[in-house]
Amino acid sequence: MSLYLVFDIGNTRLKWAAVESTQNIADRNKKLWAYSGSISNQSFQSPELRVELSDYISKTMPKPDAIGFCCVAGDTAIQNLRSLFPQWQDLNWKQLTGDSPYEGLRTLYEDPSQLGADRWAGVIGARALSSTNTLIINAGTATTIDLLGGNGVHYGGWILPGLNLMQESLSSNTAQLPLAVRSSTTAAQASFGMNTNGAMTGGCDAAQMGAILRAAYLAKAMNHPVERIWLDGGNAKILANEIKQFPELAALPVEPIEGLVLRGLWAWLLQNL
Ligand SMILES: Nc1ncnc2c1ncn2[C@@H]1O[C@H](COP(=O)(O)OP(=O)(O)O)[C@@H](O)[C@H]1O
Ligand SMILES: CC(C)(COP(=O)(O)O)[C@@H](O)C(=O)NCCC(=O)O
Repeated sequence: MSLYLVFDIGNTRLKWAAVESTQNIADRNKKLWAYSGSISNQSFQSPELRVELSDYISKTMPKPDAIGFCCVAGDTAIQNLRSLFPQWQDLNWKQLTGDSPYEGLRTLYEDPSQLGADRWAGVIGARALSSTNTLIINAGTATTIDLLGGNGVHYGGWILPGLNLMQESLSSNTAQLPLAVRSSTTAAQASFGMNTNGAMTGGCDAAQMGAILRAAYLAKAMNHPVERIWLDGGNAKILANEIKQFPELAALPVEPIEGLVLRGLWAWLLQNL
């Protein structure tokens, strides 16, 4: 049995997972990953926490047989990550980029090398799960929405500021707006805000919902009506709750999924062993 380790280096968090070669790529089981975790990029700046992370991963996990990663956070982030595992430098660390070929898939992006590696990995992850018309939504630092046809064609997508970025930009560029607070009890909002906090969180949520709804309409107009929506990323649960409030979206098959990008890396790694 072999072990594969994959890393997704995002703009806010580093996520990783390891899978065994006996595992099924199409398995939706939440306990799919043999090992998995995440750390914020901020914590990753701390030398102590970096050592802790390196110890944790290398001591809890046997040496992997292959390592795959994608990064949208700059080359220094890659170097920092690799430097944590000097004992694994003999392995070929395979980097997935926006123009990495994947059998059965192609993108219509004008210049695939400019396509975010995490977006492409998400598309690959979606393909590994089903061959239907799919919207892939990654609600992270940015919210990205991509259309993958059941025919294996990626029809491009959209990039919006993520929920936090939207809210931060309001407070940092205005005199009167605070940073909106979303508590764990903040309910999804199907109504207009009645105070500043509610108006800000509701407005940003509505902007995200509007984009998803617009994407679903556009896909239909392009003759690729959406049969499934995967929602990944740190804000996936918030968006999933919001979607339930919008009848037009609630009718669509929306499924939050953890680690779609990691799954895509895994699928790509399997094609490139
Ligand atoms: N434990 C967490 N650490 C950092 N961000 C989190 C966490 N939980 C939820 N979030 C939210 O998720 C967003 C980051 O999501 P993530 O998918 O990790 O992004 P990225 O892939 O861009 O690094 C943040 O903007 C934040 O709003
Ligand atoms: C859009 C993104 C910033 C999203 O990054 P994330 O929120 O996952 O950290 C990233 O996919 C990226 O830098 N893309 C390159 C441009 C493009 O996809 O066209």
